[in-house]
Order: sequence, then structure tokens, then C-alpha cells
Amino acid sequence: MCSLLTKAAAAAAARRQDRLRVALRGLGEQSGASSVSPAGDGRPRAAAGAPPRGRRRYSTGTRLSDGLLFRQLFESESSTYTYLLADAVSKDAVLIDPVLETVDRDLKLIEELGLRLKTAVNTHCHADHVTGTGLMKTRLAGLKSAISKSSGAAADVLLSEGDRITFGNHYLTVRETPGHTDGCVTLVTQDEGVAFTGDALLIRGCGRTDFQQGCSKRLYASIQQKIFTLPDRCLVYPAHDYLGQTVSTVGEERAFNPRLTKSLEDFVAIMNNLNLPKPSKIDISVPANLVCGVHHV
Ligand SMILES: N[C@@H](CCC(=O)N[C@@H](CSS)C(=O)NCC(=O)O)C(=O)O
Repeated sequence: MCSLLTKAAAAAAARRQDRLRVALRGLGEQSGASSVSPAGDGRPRAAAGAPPRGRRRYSTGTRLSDGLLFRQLFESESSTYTYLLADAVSKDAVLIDPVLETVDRDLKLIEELGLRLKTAVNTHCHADHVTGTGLMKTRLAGLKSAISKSSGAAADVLLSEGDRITFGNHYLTVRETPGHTDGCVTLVTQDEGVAFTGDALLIRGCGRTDFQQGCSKRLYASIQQKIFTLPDRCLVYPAHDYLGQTVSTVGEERAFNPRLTKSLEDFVAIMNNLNLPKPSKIDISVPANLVCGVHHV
């Protein structure tokens, strides 16, 4: 009896491993996503191996496809990821979600890599930190800021569904993914191999919907229709992670995201009961980010 149970348990464990292997396929060397189990309310428990807050200073990089340079950078106070993408041949670059406090670090890296930063784009009007876009524009001649038209924020380029942000031979396509805010967008590489999901889809989570025009029904529809329709292999890079996770895939989130694997009704209930404290910098960040962060400089 005992050995039967052991065999059954071993078979179940093997099946779980197989499912995980399938979900992780496509992550390659970027696989830093830790396993996080859902709490009853759909919020992940703190990962045992998560680095202490304020200690992470890393940037990770890889070649996502031929001729595309990529760096994932981290700002530890707000747990924000900034992403640098560049055409390795022309050296034209795009920066996604720069943070005011890390502008010097980002500009130094851009200079060291010999890149020409064309566009600094915000995935939405952030509530938890001031964007670095405005300060960067004062330091780099010709740099254009970009944000969605629906955000209501000022920028050189106002983006809408289907627009392209071009850098050399590469481009990112804009998918509007409102719900966390009205103006949230997800930026997708031309081969649909990578999605920068901002605060719409987080790793094993999603953006909160309790302020700034947040709407859980809209967010659910955005993620199901605009992100989960991407290929399973598509890498997911969010604007934040609070547990040390760095990357996921669409397939993995479709299978294991504790909020998005639920029905719409259950998702709405989860989002209504998150009871998160207000971001500490919201009263400074939102007005500043509506004008590219510049009034704070
Ligand atoms: N403690 C932080 C704010 C944390 C937070 O609310 N994060 C947002 C994204 S930034 S507005 C969020 O959507 N979180 C979802 C979640 O489930 O945690 C601070 O004070 O700034």
C-alpha cells in the first residue's frame, strides 16, 4: 500500500515537473522566475529566496534575437524594471520606464554601449515613482518621450493601438491594455517573442485597480485579449516585481497566474479584496508624470 502511494506521489511529481518544463520552454538563460505559490486571495507569498529590498543592483542582458541588444535594469526603492533595447548595428535605442533616481546609471550605460537613445517610453502614468524621461530629455538632444494618448499625459509622441516605436531595424508594437490605468500599454517586439507588460500583467500577479481609473473588468479583458493571445513562448517582462522574479512567459502566466486563471467574477472579487496600502509617492508621482516628470527636476 505504502509503495503504491509512493509510486502515485512520484508519478504526480513527475507530471508536475513536465508541466513546469513545458511552461518554462522558451525562457532560455533568462529564467530567473522563482516559483511562487498563490495565497488564497491571489497574492503571491514572499519567496524564501527573494533578495532583501534595496540590495538588488543588477542588470541582466541577453540577445533576444539577432541584432537586438537587451538589458533589464532595476530600481530598488520602487521595485521598478527599466528596459533598454537597441539595434546592435545602427545603435539606435529605446528605453522603457526609466526612473528619475536611476537616470545617471541608465545614461552611463547607454554611453558605454555606444548607443543613441531615440525614445524613452512610459508604459503608463506611474503612481509609485517619478519617471526619468523628462530629466533625460534635458541631457540628451533629440530624445523623444512617448506615452499613450489615453494616459492624458504630455509627451513628444502620443501612442495608440498598433503604433510602432522603431529603433534601427527593430520595432515595438503598441497594444492598449487598460485596466490598471486608462492609458496602460503593452509593448511587443516584432517577432512577438517579448512583451513589456507594464503594470497590466505582473509575474504571477497583475496591476492593482483601485485608483487612477482602475477597473478590474477592463484589466481582465485586456490581459485575456491582448496579452494571452500572444504565443506561449513570448517572454513577459513587467514594470515591477516585488519578489525578485525577473521574467515569465505568456504560457506560464496563462497556466499559473493565480488571478488570471480565475473566472472574471472571481478575478473581480480578488481585486476588490487586495487591500493594498496606497503607494507612498502617489501624490507626487502622478502630477509629475502627467508632465513627463519634469516639474520635479
Ligand atoms: N508599496 C509600493 C506600491 C506597491 C503597489 O501598489 N504596486 C502597484 C504597482 S505600482 S502603482 C501594483 O499594482 N501592485 C499590485 C500588487 O498586487 O502588488 C509603494 O508604496 O510605492
